[in-house]
Amino acid sequence: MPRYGQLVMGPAGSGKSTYCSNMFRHCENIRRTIHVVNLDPAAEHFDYPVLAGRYFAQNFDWLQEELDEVEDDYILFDCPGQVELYTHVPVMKQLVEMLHKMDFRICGVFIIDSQFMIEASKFVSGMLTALSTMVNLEIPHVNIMSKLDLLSKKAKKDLERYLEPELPVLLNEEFDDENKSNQKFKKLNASIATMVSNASLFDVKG
Ligand SMILES: Nc1nc2c(ncn2[C@@H]2O[C@H](COP(=O)(O)OP(=O)(O)OP(=O)(O)O)[C@@H](O)[C@H]2O)c(=O)[nH]1
Repeated sequence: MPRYGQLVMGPAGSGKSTYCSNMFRHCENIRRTIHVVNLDPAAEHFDYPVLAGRYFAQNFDWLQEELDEVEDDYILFDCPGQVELYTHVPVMKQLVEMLHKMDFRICGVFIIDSQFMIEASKFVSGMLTALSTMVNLEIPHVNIMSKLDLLSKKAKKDLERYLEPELPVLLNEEFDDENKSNQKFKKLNASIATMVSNASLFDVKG
């Protein structure tokens, strides 16, 4: 029988652990048992992503043994907050491969703090990080905005424009026409916006 899991990823402090504990409580309420595995290697001991990656990779055997003992068929993996682990270092990809071999069906859940999503340039940064994680891991992927309760009324309204964004328009608004150095970047921003808009039109098959 296959088991199911979510890799809960996202930048440090974005709300991964809060999401896991809320999901855990929600499942308790609906009488479903799930298991949360904390993969964050005590961040205070590692402020260097590759080191954390190695530490993590060296413990795959341990993780495999632990998972064999867990009877629940739904596992949330609370992942480290260093986004480099998803985009630059192969460790998360190796984890996905190991879980696939163990007959897990895995989905990526990428948590982004909504406070960083209401300015066009920060939106681009968050979106590209989420996108490169998705491209790197090659698993079904869902983006979730956290901390909506902290947004002002105005920010909540602004956020609506980012749910189905017209990126070229949003980026254009952010850059002041009078400022010459901003002008230099306008073209670059427009190209990135077009590339991302086109990428979202691709139909993934097979
Ligand atoms: N108001 C509010 N606070 C939140 C929400 N989600 C998370 N927080 C707070 O944000 C802080 C960071 O949340 P965590 O869940 O620890 O974030 P994390 O992504 O696991 O952090 P790292 O383990 O450091 O990568 C904590 O103080 C949480 O209480 C939310 O939806 N609303």
